[in-house]
Formats: sequence, structure tokens, C-alpha cells
Amino acid sequence: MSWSKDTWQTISPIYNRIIKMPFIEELMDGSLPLEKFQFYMSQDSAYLENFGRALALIGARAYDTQNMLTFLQFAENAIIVESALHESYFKEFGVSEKAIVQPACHHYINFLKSTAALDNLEVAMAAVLPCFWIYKAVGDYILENQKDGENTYQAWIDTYAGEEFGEAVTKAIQICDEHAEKTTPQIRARMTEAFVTASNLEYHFWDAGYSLRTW
Ligand SMILES: Cc1ncc(C[n+]2csc(CCO)c2C)c(N)n1
Repeated sequence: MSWSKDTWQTISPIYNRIIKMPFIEELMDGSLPLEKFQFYMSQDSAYLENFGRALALIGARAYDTQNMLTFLQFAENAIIVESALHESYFKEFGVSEKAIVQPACHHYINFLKSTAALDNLEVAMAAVLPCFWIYKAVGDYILENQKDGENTYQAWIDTYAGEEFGEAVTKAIQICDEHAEKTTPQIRARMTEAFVTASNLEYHFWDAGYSLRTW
């Protein structure tokens, strides 16, 4: 079995907990209180900037120029495409000031940046993968299960369930599998560990949004 299939099975209990979270269920039916979504989006803004930095760092460390280009494009997308989504919601809901980075976000961005800077390249690539893969899976899950009707959060849902984003996810998974295949069993095991940690951090990011958890 490929590294990615095997690793997705490992995190399936975490993924199953994620799609049952009140944050996701209420995002799906549009009943999520605005205050919680605003908190999540303002933290996500800081997340995206730092995630973009981690991706650019991985790009700089890539073994060949093709993978370098791919990760630099991921970084560019994280900054430009996703921040457009944030900007439109910020305008709609009148949030403008830069947020203080709260614990769950702080934990996640520092894990990503330190892994991207100091760990093996393969491990760094695995650490950023849940960000792509879990969002695609959650986006598709919501699109398949949501009821018809107006939803304030539809733009968010469509971003992650979209075809274009799907292609980026497939590419990110493929790159990890290629690197997993060529590396040692020890590093492959650390790739899995980094993937599990990032998946847990995704859970906590949404959980902190729902409970408005601050320092
Ligand atoms: C906490 C958190 N995790 C993942 C994403 C999703 N995401 C952010 S950047 C990017 C790839 C480049 O577009 C993806 C998939 C998010 N928004 N917030």
C-alpha cells in the first residue's frame, strides 16, 4: 500500500472526529454563530501567512526544481487565493484588525515552521499535507451532505470542495508518496508521525474556533 493510503487510514479516527465536530456540522447547515466563524477566520489569516512561509521554505529545500516550483506555487496560493476568501468575509463581517495569535493557531504554525526549517525534507512535506488533504475531504463531505438553501459560509465550502483545489491536493499527495518511497523506513515513520501531529492540530484549530479559546 502507498504511504499516503496507509497514513490516511492511521488518521481516520481523527478525521471521523473532525467531521462530527459542532463547528463543521454548523458550518454545513449555516447555523454556526458568526462570532465563532470570525474568530476562526481571523486566526486562519495568521495561519495562512505562516503556512505560506513554511511552504516557501520547503520549496527552497526541494531536491529538484520541479518540486521547488510546485511548493512555491502552493505558497503563492496560500497567500493570494486564500487571503482573497478571507478578505471577502472580513469585508462582509467588518473584521479588519490583525488578530493576536491564540494557542491552537500558535501551536500549529510553530510546528509547521520548525518542521519545515529543521526536520528532514520528507518529514516537512508530510507535515504540510493534512492542511491540503483534510480540507479537501471536509469540503467534499460538506458539499455532499449539506441541505439546499442559503448558507453564509458557502464561499468557504466551495473553495475547498472545488476542482482546482482538488488538483493541488492530488499533487501534494503524489509528491509525498514519491519521497516516502525513496527514503528510509525511519524517515518514513517520522513522516507518518508528522502527518498525525498536523491532523490533530487541524482538529484543535476548529475546536478552538468553536470554544473561542484564547490565552
Ligand atoms: C488551519 C487551516 N488548515 C488548512 C487550511 C487550508 N489551506 C490553507 S493554505 C492551503 C493550500 C494552498 O492554497 C490550504 C489547503 C486552512 N485554510 N486553515
